[in-house]
Amino acid sequence: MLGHIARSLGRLQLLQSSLPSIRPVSTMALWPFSSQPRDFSQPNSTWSPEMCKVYDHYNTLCDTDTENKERKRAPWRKLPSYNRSIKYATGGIHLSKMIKAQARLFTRNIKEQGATFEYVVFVNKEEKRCVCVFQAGHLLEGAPGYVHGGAIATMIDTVTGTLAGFLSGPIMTANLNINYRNPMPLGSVVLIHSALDQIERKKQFITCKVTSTDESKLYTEATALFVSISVDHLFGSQN
Ligand SMILES: CCCCCCCCCCCCCC(=O)SCCNC(=O)CCNC(=O)[C@H](O)C(C)(C)COP(=O)(O)OP(=O)(O)OC[C@H]1O[C@@H](n2cnc3c(N)ncnc32)[C@H](O)[C@@H]1OP(=O)(O)O
Repeated sequence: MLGHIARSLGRLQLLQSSLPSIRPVSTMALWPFSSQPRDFSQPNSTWSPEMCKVYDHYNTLCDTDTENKERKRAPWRKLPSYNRSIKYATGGIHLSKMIKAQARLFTRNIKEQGATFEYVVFVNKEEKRCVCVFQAGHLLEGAPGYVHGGAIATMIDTVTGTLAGFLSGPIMTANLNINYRNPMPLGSVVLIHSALDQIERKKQFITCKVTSTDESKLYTEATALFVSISVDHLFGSQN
């Protein structure tokens, strides 16, 4: 097996040296034992110009590394997006190979890019709020030509849950209330704004609004309750 990988890497290096105009392939990227989970919220070729424009806008508001390797502080931060929430934990990439290894996060389980949930979350820790840029793919149809209400609920749960998890650690959704105000055309790019309303003991109350990218149109409004859980709660309930 290792011999086969080494031979493949050798062939690739040979190919690279004979084709100097091609961007070099990083051999480390082919190493099968990655310790860094893949970030699914990177731009890809299925992102529409509108999606790219809003992404660029929030990216300019984010922390950046300057040329002198200093961190330039900014209010916003782009969160990575993994295909299992366990991968956010230290060593999670290894645990994910042991605990229900075939399980995948609902929003990151389709291989075809652009077909379902394309999204990226930017969080503002000081203001305890986040914005998700979401492009709804063609496999998310509900009413003809429009996004399925369950797909919208999934994104609201994901974004409000990401904010609650970012602020308070492990949580589970206890309650989600959604009002659908306007149908969302399939292929739309929308903003999902979430903000912490209040914290009471183990409970985090989050509000959420889904709007057009210029914020002139309201598609959906929601409130969510998340309850902080212990790791025992997660694994204790599995038989
Ligand atoms: C950087 C980080 C990023 C992270 C990225 C992640 C990406 C993915 C994000 C994806 C996100 C997707 C996430 C998902 O999809 S999670 C999957 C969907 N959710 C579930 O399956 C949850 C099932 N339910 C439970 O496990 C428990 O019931 C929970 C954990 C919710 C509460 O447990 P428990 O019952 O043991 O709690 P407690 O007795 O200690 O009570 C505590 C307090 O809570 C109050 N309460 C409880 N229930 C409700 C209710 N329904 N309405 C109103 N209030 C409720 C209760 O009165 C008490 O209040 P108080 O007496 O203190 O006033």
